[in-house]
Amino acid sequence: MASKIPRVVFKNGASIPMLGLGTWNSPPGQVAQAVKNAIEVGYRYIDCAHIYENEHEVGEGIAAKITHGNVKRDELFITSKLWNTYHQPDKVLGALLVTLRNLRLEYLDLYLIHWPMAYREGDDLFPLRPDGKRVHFSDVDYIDTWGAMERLVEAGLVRNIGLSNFNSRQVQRVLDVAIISPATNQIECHPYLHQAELTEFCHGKRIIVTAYSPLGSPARPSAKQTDPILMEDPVVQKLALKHAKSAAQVLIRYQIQLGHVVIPKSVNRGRIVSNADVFEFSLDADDMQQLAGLERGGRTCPESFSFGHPHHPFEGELRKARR
Ligand SMILES: NC(=O)C1=CN([C@@H]2O[C@H](COP(=O)(O)OP(=O)(O)OC[C@H]3O[C@@H](n4cnc5c(N)ncnc54)[C@H](OP(=O)(O)O)[C@@H]3O)[C@@H](O)[C@H]2O)C=CC1
Ligand SMILES: O=C1CO[C@H](CO)[C@@H](O)[C@@H]1O
Repeated sequence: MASKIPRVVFKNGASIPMLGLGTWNSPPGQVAQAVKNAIEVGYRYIDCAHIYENEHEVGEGIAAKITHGNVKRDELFITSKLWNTYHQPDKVLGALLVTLRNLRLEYLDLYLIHWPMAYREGDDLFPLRPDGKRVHFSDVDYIDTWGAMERLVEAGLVRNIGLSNFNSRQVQRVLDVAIISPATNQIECHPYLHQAELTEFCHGKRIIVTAYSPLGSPARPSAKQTDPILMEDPVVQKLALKHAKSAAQVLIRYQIQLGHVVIPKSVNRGRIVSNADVFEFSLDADDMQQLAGLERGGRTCPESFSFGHPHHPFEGELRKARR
């Protein structure tokens, strides 16, 4: 079945579907089926990561759909992310090979550096200090990691490479040394956290913004603990009523109209279907403005285990907001 999901073009001419399926917190026993459901209804982009510890099952879902002839490998767009304990340049290839084995793939369409901070290398994905609150840092610079990512493209193991959770200064440092420019910066993005300056910066450099937690990640508290649930916000609810759509559809459509790629997560078939049914209505200029007015610095993914790390991308901003 052909997919109705439009694609956007990276600076290098490759393209990515504007909507993909998130898989963080998609539990074992459910995620393979979620991936199969998503592919059946036209999703082609699946967003994965080693740290989600479910790539093995995601791979099962992908393999089943390819084997049954529902989709061809080259119609899919599979993204994964290099975890923080594998930033040392000589660890990057090994980390990718584990991901490829788990996903049962020969190549990835996109591989991202998940965070700019490196953690102490080893088998423990969160190597905690004795206080149990913060991780052991490693002093690898993400610039050196980027060089190793470029070599994966040269080796034909990944088609595109990019960043995730990098601030604009960090993106610029990568651009300053890059032979291959980052295709995307995957960042938290929704009406409570627009990241307006960072998205403008990325667009200026022809780096596509991928919006994660576009529904405000309702199952988790925000970093400030005091933000309301985005999908229950009266403005979002009013616009849902106006367009006879769900709150989730309004929020997903909003990211698309901002020109972002968007990756809502669900393991529920009905929601997987409805979250992709966002290409036959539009928000008008007034709707867009109302959603833009909801900004409140409502970050849900602060990676607070690594506060104090010299490469933490937004610790300063969070501390200022808490004062
Ligand atoms: N690069 C990074 O650092 C990060 C990347 N990500 C990526 O982005 C993806 C999405 O972000 P995530 O934080 O998961 O949060 P989302 O904003 O996508 O919200 C997901 C939650 O919303 C629920 N949900 C989904 N659709 C609907 C709907 N139509 N109505 C009501 N509830 C709904 C889901 O439950 P249910 O499954 O039961 O439907 C789940 O609890 C992640 O899964 C991951 O792939 C996320 C965080 C960080
Ligand atoms: O994508 C993400 C979700 O899980 C991770 C760790 O638990 C986060 O660090 C990350 O940003």
